Amino acid sequence: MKRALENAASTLMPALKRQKTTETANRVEDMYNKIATLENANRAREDPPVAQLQDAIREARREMTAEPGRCTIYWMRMQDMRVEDNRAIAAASAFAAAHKVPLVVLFVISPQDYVAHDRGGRRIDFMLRNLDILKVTLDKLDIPLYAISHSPRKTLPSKVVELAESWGAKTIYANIGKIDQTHIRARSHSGLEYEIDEVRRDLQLMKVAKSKGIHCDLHEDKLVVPPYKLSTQQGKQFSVYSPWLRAWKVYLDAHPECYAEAPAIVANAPVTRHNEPFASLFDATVPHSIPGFELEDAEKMEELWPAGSDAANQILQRFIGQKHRVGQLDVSPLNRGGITVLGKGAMAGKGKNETRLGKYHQDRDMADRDSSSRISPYLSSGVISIRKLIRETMRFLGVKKVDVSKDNGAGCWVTELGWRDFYSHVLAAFPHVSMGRPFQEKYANIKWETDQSKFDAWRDGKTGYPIVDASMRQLKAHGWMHNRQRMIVAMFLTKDLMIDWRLGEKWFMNQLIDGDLANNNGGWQWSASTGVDPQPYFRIFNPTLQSEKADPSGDLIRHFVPELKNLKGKAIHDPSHHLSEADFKKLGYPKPIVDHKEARDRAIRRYENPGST
Ligand SMILES: Cc1cc2nc3c(=O)[nH]c(=O)nc-3n(C[C@H](O)[C@H](O)[C@H](O)COP(=O)(O)OP(=O)(O)OC[C@H]3O[C@@H](n4cnc5c(N)ncnc54)[C@H](O)[C@@H]3O)c2cc1C
Repeated sequence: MKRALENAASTLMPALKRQKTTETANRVEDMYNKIATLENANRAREDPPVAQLQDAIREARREMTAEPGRCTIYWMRMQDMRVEDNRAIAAASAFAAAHKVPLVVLFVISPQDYVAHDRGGRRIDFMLRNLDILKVTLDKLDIPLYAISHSPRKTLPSKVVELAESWGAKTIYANIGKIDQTHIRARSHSGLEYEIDEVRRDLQLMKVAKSKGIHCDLHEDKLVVPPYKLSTQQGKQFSVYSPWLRAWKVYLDAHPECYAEAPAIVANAPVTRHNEPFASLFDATVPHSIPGFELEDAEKMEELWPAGSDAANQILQRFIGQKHRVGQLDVSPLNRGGITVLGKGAMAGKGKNETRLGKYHQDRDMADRDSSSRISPYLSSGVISIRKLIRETMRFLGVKKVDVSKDNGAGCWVTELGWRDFYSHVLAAFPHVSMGRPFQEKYANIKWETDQSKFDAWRDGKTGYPIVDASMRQLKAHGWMHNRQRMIVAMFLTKDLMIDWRLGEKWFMNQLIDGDLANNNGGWQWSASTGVDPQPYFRIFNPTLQSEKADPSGDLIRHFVPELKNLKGKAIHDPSHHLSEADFKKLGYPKPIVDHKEARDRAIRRYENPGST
């Protein structure tokens, strides 16, 4: 634990002990357990596990023998939950068909992983709902989807290999899991620490499989451009977005295969249903919930975020072809009644500049309407392919090369999709950021506040800043919020309340239906000014001004903060300063828990001199 813990805990722990608030103490302790020591972080940085995995995959492909065995396995993970345009399942299916053996789809539910990665019920429920649909889709192709639950997480590779052996498989295909080097420290009885992470787990899978004569073929599928393909002129990994984006564009122009569609999969022979050991796999069911991840609002979530690739494709087509609507705050992106101005399949046409995609460059920061695609839950779970989104923008624009110009809606949207690649590249090249450490080590020493009641006010949407409160309440109600809202609340927690960004990152992960380690970490470190290409620490959002820009109609606030539903004009953004004391009191709404100007000065002081108060 040594230095990192000493640095951070020196400020937080004593205060927490005094407060004796076990909830916070647990949360904080859990968070600090995930902060790697500087030594470990440096070690990972010098020899990044993702690069090791890429080498291992290349070597395994060179050694690959075409021994078919009795079946081929595709191990589906929680971020590639689709059949169409999925590289690993396409490769597995082609191999199985060429060797006339059945394809078996395996899904391992790993509750310990979900706990380790702070997953909440929403993301897990969405995963199970998608699994249900996939089971039916695959069943129609006589392909069994076998979902099992397994723990402990560290024996997962052996379990998968054991299953492969029992089914007589000689090949396992998978898409590389999360690019995630999270260090989970656990203390064994002997007091030793051990570390587990998912990239190293894939390396372990390849090793165990090889020792049993089973070939593992892992594919890059999550991103448009895989990590380590882009570098600066000095041969270094990028840490600034704009030059990275230029390099991304050059690479895409030269490598159109990056966004090419993966081939469709082939059905198994119908006899697969009758032959053991496969026949019984068809009977295995998908659980409805996982202990510890039950959802109270499961029905609402199902209504808001319908599962499956069909839903994802419809959401995409509406974004491409329909106008934005106000009053779309508590409804599914598939809510009826949208005005279609561009029919499906249309490439160009009159309505093109009127659709949500066509106007994205102008409207994208408006949080009071459906200005963005709301595709993130589907992308994070891999229910839709990122390559498809790129292809659709090209079709929309009628161009042959990927457009990344910010002066048109589709090009601008591609630059946002680019952030998703960028943050994953960062995670691969600078593993320490997913090990609980700031990208900029100089900020490891920042002094954070420890007031539990302030964190709770933020979490529960009771800060007295309407845009923050509306957003945090929306997060609780929908498991999602608009990008601008995420930036506002993250900046508020870290700069106005001066509370450790890692606590916010953890809470988001727990609540979000689109929780994605790379994007979440990137977003939090950007907001806290500790990350790559961050918001400079002295540029601190004024929550009231941000509110006026992001929610000009005030609809967002009125919807999620009913105490303010009768307010109009500027008062909706800052009621305590616009109403008389008596009128304000009648609202039953809290006064601002912090003075923005004072908080801003404190933040600048502490960032200027990390460690000072
Ligand atoms: C503090 C913070 C935490 C975040 N946590 C997550 C998270 O856990 N999961 C997640 O998917 N996104 C996260 N984001 C990024 C972004 O807010 C969401 O991707 C976006 O709001 C999703 O809405 P949308 O699909 O309508 O986006 P659109 O604007 O339609 O964009 C399309 C897609 O591009 C990608 N994208 C857009 N903006 C960003 C961005 N700034 N960074 C990375 N990718 C982006 C997403 O995959 C998104 O679905 C976070 C941002 C911040 C500031």
